[in-house]
Amino acid sequence: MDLVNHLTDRLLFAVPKKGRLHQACIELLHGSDIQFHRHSRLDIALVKNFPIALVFLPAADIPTFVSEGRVDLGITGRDQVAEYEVTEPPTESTGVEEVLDLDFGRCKLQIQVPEKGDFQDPKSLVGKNIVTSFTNLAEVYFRELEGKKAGEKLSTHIKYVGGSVEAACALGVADGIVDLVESGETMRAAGLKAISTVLETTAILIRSKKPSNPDLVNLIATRIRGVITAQKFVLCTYNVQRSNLDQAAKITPGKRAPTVNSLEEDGWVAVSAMVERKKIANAMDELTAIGACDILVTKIENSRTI
Ligand SMILES: Nc1ncnc2c1ncn2[C@@H]1O[C@H](COP(=O)(O)OP(=O)(O)OP(=O)(O)O)[C@@H](O)[C@H]1O
Ligand SMILES: O=P(O)(O)OC[C@H]1O[C@H](OP(=O)(O)OP(=O)(O)O)[C@H](O)[C@@H]1O
Repeated sequence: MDLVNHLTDRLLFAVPKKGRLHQACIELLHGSDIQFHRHSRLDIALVKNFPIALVFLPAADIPTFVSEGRVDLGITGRDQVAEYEVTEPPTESTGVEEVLDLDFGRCKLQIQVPEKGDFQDPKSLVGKNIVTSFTNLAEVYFRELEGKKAGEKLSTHIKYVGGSVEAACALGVADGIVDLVESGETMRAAGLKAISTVLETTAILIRSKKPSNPDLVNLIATRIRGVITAQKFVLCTYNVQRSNLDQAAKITPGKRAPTVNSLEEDGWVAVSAMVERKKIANAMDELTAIGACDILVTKIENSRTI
């Protein structure tokens, strides 16, 4: 099939082709019922049920394609957008717009040094060798630390590597590194510790300034938002005495307000409300403490909420 000729009139949607964000993106597309089949080794896949083509690109390259309007929509890390924008600030016609925080790919870009070394705070790294995949953000960070103006030469040496950044200190290439930390396992295994945070990041849905089909962009964003909200919330239902309803409503206020139905039994009501997944265990404890019973928690498959 001549894929390139099938791209005209299709909205282009960039997805990380590998790495930490790839699998979560594939699950998000499936959850949003964006149907596609990716032939092995091809970095383009046509979507069957929408005039969309998915393009699988390195997460670091996605801001470039979206900003220049070559691709309409994309998913990448906020860190990648920040790194790109240091050298390519938005103009009237270029730049990326954040549509949605996707709530996965959460990690921190941190300054790291050998656990038992001479460098204990970021200032001690001024004039030393720093290795990172985020050279622009590292430069901004050390420029501020050195008190240098834009254009002035830095005394800190910042070098680029594309991966396995954590090995740079042990290999004698770096005194410190700037790298992503999620669980901290990689950092600890490499005998490093974090001494400062450059930025915190999550995966985001981004769009170009003038997408080819804005209505379709909005529809896709709505679908993805529905899946993300469904993952973030659970539905909690329970019975409680009407006299305790005010307290119960404070524990489970819902997105707008809890749904309350009267029960056949006098003085009792049935309540249902969306609750953030991370807060549900505490909410159940608190509901039990005020005498709520038959507390049930259900997974939400999909949603449309505002
Ligand atoms: N440990 C992590 N936990 C959560 N998110 C991460 C983690 N590492 C990276 N990310 C996010 O994923 C993005 C892509 O990073 P990753 O290292 O997976 O990309 P890659 O270099 O394309 O892949 P690979 O490392 O497999 O070559 C990062 O910019 C960041 O937003
Ligand atoms: O704090 P942790 O949970 O250990 O995660 C952090 C690691 O994850 C990323 O690398 P990745 O494993 O994706 O490979 P890479 O080093 O080749 O980029 C990042 O660059 C760190 O090395």
